[in-house]
Amino acid sequence: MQISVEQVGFRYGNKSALKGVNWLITPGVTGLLGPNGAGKTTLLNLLVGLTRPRSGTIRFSDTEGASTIGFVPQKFSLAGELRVIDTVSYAAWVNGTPRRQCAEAAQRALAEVKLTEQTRSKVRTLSGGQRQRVGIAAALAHEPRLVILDEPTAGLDPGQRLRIRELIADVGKRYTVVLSTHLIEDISHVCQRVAVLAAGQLVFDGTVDELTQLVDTTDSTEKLGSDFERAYDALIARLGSSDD
Ligand SMILES: Nc1ncnc2c1ncn2[C@@H]1O[C@H](COP(=O)(O)OP(=O)(O)OP(=O)(O)O)[C@@H](O)[C@H]1O
Repeated sequence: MQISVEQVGFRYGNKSALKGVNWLITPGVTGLLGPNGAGKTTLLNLLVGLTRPRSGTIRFSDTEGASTIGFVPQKFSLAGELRVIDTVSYAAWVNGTPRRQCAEAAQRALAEVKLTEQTRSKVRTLSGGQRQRVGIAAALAHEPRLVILDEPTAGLDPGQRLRIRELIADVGKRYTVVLSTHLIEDISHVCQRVAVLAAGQLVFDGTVDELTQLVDTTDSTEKLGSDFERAYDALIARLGSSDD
């Protein structure tokens, strides 16, 4: 599925959060990066349909509406006493899967996130990384065409982060995925494309390599980090603070 964000603007009262954003989201994993307050969550909320743009439009190549979207918010809570399989079956049902097909849909999604052995476990017995997998399975169970992940690796230890990244790369082979993150390594390890938001404007949209090549990082060679990380830092520094 392809999503076309056209001249999208959004305000909270007098505060402008998005200013004429144009963005074409294509299949595979697209990263969304930006400093605090850049407008990432606002843009994701618009993509998911939780809020409407004040100006501009968002067009989906697939017109089946909300059932084509799977969303894993930055923070979500799961009922600890529910079994994993019931949690994901319920999510499938809420997202429009016919009741008789929900258990099978949940089994399939749990296999995709490699939680088959935990299907009968109560959620409260799972690790942080496993809970994150349950959240992703819940977003995949109704077979959406677009998957939106908001900071999916935040708060995980390095090992869990690595496994969630592998999972996202895998999911990106079958779905259109938008991954919002603060972690540069999430982007450089997982994404084919990256978009950078700063102060409500899309200041870059291209491949990870293109961003790395865009910014001359020769002044910052002493700084630790990957070429991509230095290029991103240099781009943001060049733009100045994101605060109005
Ligand atoms: N409910 C709200 N009321 C007023 N202003 C808001 C509200 N939500 C966000 N904002 C403002 O809109 C701008 C964009 O916020 P948003 O949360 O979309 O940014 P973000 O890039 O997701 O930030 P972060 O990385 O810190 O989560 C910020 O200046 C923020 O202060």
